[in-house]
Amino acid sequence: MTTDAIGTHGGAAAGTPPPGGTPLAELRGAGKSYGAVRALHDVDLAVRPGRVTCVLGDNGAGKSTLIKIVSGLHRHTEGEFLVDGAPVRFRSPRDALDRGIAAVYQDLATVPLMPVWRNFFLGSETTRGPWPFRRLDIAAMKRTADSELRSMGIALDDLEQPVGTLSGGQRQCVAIARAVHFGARVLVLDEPTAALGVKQSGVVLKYIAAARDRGLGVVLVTHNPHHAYLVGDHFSVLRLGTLELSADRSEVSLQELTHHMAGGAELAALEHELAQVHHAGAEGPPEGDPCAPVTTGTEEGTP
Ligand SMILES: Nc1ncnc2c1ncn2[C@@H]1O[C@H](COP(=O)(O)OP(=O)(O)OP(=O)(O)O)[C@@H](O)[C@H]1O
Repeated sequence: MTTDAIGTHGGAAAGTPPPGGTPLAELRGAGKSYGAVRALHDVDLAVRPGRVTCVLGDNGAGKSTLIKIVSGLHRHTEGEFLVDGAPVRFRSPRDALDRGIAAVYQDLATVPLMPVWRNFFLGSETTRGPWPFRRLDIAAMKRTADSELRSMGIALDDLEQPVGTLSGGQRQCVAIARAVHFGARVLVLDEPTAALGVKQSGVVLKYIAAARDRGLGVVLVTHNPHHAYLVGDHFSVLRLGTLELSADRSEVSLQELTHHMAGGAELAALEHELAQVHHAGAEGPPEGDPCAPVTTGTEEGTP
């Protein structure tokens, strides 16, 4: 399967205006400083149900800082963060989860040697029987994990297999299905395709689209404009902590998005400089050129 063949984008059709109403989660002029380092400044972002909001940017652009604010790991130091229209200041990811905001990080919080079904319920195990005879309801957990994974279109041969034996893509999918099952309304995905090949990336993008089609608001953080464009409804490009671009799908082409990601203006300047170097190379080094061959006084015959 190639990513081009996935056809995952089925949310807001190109040309349709963004849906109105109160966003599930929203940043308004938000920012974050770590001591003297201003990692994020004056950022607006709206997460809406049934839409994928992509956050793109180069290394150090502020993507992690943004999703850490949304998922309750860090507190913003400027602007506002609203959930269902009301300002919030989460103290921990637990607070965010309680409001339906779940984050799936690259280093998934799974136990590799535990079976898939056990990982699916990790920290939220189903029990049965009255105290003090309460025990894990293994059969119910297996049944639920199986039906939830299937309803997301994830077919695993054996739920008893250790999660560590799954591919990276499958593990991401299990984590997404898990967040959906436990009531996430907003799914925050940190570079879910970063370590994956084309085929596995396609599988993960398909489940992102499935979560979106279930009505979740998805925040997809990625370096990859091609992946973003396959599923994205809105694109926010960060550059040195500020929003360089915030555009709906109908307002930006893949080519433009790629150009912004690559640092369009900088690339143009570099191209210009390279052209000059090339031109100069043909004519010999210009005066004062640091790359010009070094001549010594001795060679010139001076004492
Ligand atoms: N805990 C921290 N303390 C101080 N500075 C930080 C901290 N976390 C991030 N920064 C700085 O904030 C800026 C934005 O970093 P951030 O990790 O949010 O970027 P990013 O877009 O996620 O980058 P990457 O793709 O490399 O992970 C960087 O200059 C980084 O050095």
